[in-house]
Amino acid sequence: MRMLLIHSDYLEYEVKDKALKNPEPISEEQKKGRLEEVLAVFISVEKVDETNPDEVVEKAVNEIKDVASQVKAENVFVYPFAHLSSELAKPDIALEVLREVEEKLREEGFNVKRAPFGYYKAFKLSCKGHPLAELSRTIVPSGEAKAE
Ligand SMILES: NCC(=O)N[C@H]1[C@@H](O)[C@H](n2cnc3c(N)ncnc32)O[C@@H]1CO
Repeated sequence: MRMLLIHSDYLEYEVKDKALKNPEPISEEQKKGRLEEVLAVFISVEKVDETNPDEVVEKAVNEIKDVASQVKAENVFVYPFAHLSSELAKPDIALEVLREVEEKLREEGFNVKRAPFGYYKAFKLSCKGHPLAELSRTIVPSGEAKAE
């Protein structure tokens, strides 16, 4: 899994078109979303994650918790983003992983939104620009060497 974490004044998105034949079903309300004072987490779920999705979810949540506490963010935006890796996991696995990351963060007490999966979306982001505002993390299941 590859994550790009951007501490932002706000992140807002608007669904445009389907990017998959069968994107995640969404309500009218989910076609637009916005959070203020947010840790935006752009996530590419990778093929290697398919060997142990539960472990990758746990590691991702721990990394996000760690960054959120450093930047003092209580709002987290989980954003499916297929552009951080050339070895993507299958969509059904990726969606399941992202749903679990969202759920576990909520269980940890964060105010969490997740952008819809399988769509092209317009988005606006206002990065805060402090030294910890732009971070990336690479997560792999244990026992898997990560090719750089
Ligand atoms: N910017 C727009 C976009 O990325 N759209 C992506 C994601 O929403 C989602 N998606 C598919 N596979 C994955 C994956 N392995 N990891 C994360 N998202 C995925 O499906 C869309 C087309 O790839």
